Amino acid sequence: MIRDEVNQSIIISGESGAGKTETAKIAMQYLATLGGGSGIEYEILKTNPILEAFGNAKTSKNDNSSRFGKLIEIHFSETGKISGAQIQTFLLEKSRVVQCADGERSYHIFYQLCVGAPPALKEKLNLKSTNEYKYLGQSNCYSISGVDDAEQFHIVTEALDTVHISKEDQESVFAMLVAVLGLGNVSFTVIDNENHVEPVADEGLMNVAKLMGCNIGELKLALSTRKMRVGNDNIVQKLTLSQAVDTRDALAKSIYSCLFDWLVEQINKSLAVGKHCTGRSISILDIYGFESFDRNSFEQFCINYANERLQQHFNRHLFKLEQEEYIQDGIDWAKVDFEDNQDCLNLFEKKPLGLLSLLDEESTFPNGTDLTFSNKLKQHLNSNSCFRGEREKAFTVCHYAGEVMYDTTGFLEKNRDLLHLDSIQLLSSCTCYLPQIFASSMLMQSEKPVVGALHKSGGAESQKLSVATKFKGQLFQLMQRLENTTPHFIRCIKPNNLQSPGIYKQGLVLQQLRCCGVLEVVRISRSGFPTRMSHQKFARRYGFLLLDHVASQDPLTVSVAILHQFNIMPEMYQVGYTKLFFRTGQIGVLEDTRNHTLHGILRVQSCFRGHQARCYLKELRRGIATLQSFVRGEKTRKAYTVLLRRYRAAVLIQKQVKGRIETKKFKNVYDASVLIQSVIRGWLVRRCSGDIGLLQSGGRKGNELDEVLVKSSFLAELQRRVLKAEAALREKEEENDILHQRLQQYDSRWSEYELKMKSMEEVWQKQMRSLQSSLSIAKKSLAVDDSERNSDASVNLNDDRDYSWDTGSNFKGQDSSKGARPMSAGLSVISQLAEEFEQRSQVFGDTKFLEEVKSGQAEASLNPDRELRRLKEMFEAWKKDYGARLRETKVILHKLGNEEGSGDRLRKKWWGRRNSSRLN
Ligand SMILES: Nc1ncnc2c1ncn2[C@@H]1O[C@H](COP(=O)(O)OP(=O)(O)OP(=O)(O)O)[C@@H](O)[C@H]1O
Repeated sequence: MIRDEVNQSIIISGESGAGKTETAKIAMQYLATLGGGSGIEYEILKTNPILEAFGNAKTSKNDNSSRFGKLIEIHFSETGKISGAQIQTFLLEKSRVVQCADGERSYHIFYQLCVGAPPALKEKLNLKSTNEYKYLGQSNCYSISGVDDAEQFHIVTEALDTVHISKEDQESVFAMLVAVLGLGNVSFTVIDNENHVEPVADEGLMNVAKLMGCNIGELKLALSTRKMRVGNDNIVQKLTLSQAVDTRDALAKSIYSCLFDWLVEQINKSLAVGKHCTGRSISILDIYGFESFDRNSFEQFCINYANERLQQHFNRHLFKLEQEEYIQDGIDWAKVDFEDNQDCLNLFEKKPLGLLSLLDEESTFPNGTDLTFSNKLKQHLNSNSCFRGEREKAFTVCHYAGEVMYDTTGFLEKNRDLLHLDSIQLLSSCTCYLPQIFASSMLMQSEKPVVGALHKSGGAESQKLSVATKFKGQLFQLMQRLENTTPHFIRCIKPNNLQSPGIYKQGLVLQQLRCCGVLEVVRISRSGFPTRMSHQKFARRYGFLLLDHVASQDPLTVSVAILHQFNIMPEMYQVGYTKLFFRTGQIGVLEDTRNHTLHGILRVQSCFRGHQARCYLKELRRGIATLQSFVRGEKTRKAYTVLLRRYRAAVLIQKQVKGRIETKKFKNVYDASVLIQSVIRGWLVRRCSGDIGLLQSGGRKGNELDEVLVKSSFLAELQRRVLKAEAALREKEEENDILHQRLQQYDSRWSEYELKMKSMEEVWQKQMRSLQSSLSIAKKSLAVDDSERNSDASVNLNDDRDYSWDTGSNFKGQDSSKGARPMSAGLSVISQLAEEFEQRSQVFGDTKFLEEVKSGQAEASLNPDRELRRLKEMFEAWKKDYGARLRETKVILHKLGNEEGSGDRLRKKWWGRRNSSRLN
């Protein structure tokens, strides 16, 4: 399908019991395995138990015989995956619901429900055992050896769940099944002498009405009367027993048939998912196989007609079209003869004198009977080589698979398949939804345009297509669908008629092989060219396998080059005008090589892509890891910050709490201690005072000798302590006196020291003043001398040596004493300086007292360090000032010295000696 881009079909055929259904299931499983994956394949496979339960029954030829045809169309996506499915069913054998031959069974589901339904469901539906239902009991066969109906029921309910049929719907389905069985148990009583009947209103009938949700009166009327329209009047006709039984059975059959169709519809809804995505599908056709029983009825007539149609399809594709193609393409071939069933098919389908046309025609006649029908057949078809009239109501048809004799009894009734309008109205009046759905679908069918003959009866019957016409139409549709696909035929061959393994009946097998044309197929496969492919397609498909380059790109040249390269023998293929034709198996070699090569290419591609993908993955992983580390780092940091804050907060809180606890504890202990102390002290004081009071009271308590003794010792102790305290007090007082004395001493010394300082300061002040006055006198005298010297400069330079350095002004102008006066003034200044120096040396050198205070030997209310600092500062200031004055005096004396010669040198020596020894 994927390769050729053409939808495919698998047509499975063979006799009843040959294995068609099993083969179809195997094919479905195979496709599900190939194209599964979405889960829908599981649902598709689960449709098999449902359809088998409702559409299969035990026949004399097959314990699990399909009583309907089935075409399952599996839809695939572009990639070859199953995307959905659709099931079409053909002609369910509904007569089996009300009637089955000895040793056969009705549909499996009835038995499965009766045996396998859970007790609650049984009770709810008022379900009885199989042998209590007339429809099931008539063939006297209730079970199949090796089959567990209860287990099968379980499988079916599971499958119903899988295809999404709800539990409520399932219960409604089971209710309809019980209603069908219940209808079979409805009996009638004759109510008048014209043999008119009415249903017995027993428990069974009431249960049917309850299960269908209809009024019991209406049910009784629908089963025993028929409304008819005669002219303009509506009349109600009472039914005879046989008519009532037919009406009852028709209702039961219709309900079952509609139920089957409804189930298929529900399954299709469930499988429809995604099927319209693509147009690709593979259809599997499993239609009832060719049947030939001892007594063959209308069902076998339809089934064998369907098989004739399929055989024609088979012949057409494998022989007709094949050989036509050989001719068209102009190849050499040997013609193969085959058994064409076209004549038999014509016997069925020809108009107006074919089996189906005559059947429909006879069915439309109100007076037509099975006998008139068979006579008509014999009258019109006796000349047909495929037809042979038999005695009474029978006739024989020469099918491709063999001759089959049909008994026309019931043909017309079954072909008409009429359901009285009253019954449809009854169904539509039901409260349960399933009967309502059935009624509307029946009405819809009868409203469809009628093709072919119609049966009209009394005007009140529903008009609908005959069963044969409908079936024929369905088969045509089916063939059309199959024509658009590439067919694949599976021929099932039955090894024996005993349904037993290990028995191989050669004659039976050979007959089947002959009948279904397998021998001709083998012959044509050997002599013909079953595989063919257009030149273009062949070149496109296998061209890439060519090792050498072909100059021409023409498809035929490429195709021939391929054939040569692979050494395909000339007798194994034929080159047609448009196609290449191959004998069996030849294309397989090419296909294998192609698959091998493609596989290798895919492997290389997968390795390369794998490598690429791995590289990409690694890169992605690295990126992800980096991103993750960033994100995690960020998160961790944030978390850490929060934790740290919390931790700090916790520590703070702990600190506070612990602090408070400890403070509280301490306070408690402290308070307790104070309390204890106060209590003890109070107690001691009280006791002490009590003792003293006791002692004072004297003889009042003298009789307690011990107590007195204790108290007297206590008193003695107290006295001793008092004495001790007094001695200590005396000691302290003496000490105090000494300290007082020392303090006085220090005070006196301090006042002495202060006096000294004061006097020293006064002296110093005085000296300063005298020094300043003498200094100003000296300056003045010097100024007078200078002016005199300046005025006499032109006369006598020696006069310049005159100094006014003394304090007295009486020296001015006395020439005789000019040299002696400055000298005496200078000597007086020097002596003053020397005196000042002596005094100051005493003052600044006497720091003994302060040192004593500092070392603690003496006490005084002063800071020795501060006093010493102050003394030093004073010394420094004096030293500076004294130095300046000395330098000044020195300069003056130097001037004087220059005038006086050697006498001055003596003074200078003295000066220098005095300065160098003292000022340091
Ligand atoms: N491949 C198989 N392997 C083993 N047993 C098989 C196989 N095919 C069929 N059978 C047996 O044959 C029986 C009948 O097979 P199946 O129901 O498929 O026949 P059929 O051709 O569909 O018959 P009908 O036309 O009546 O439906 C099965 O129940 C099974 O026991």
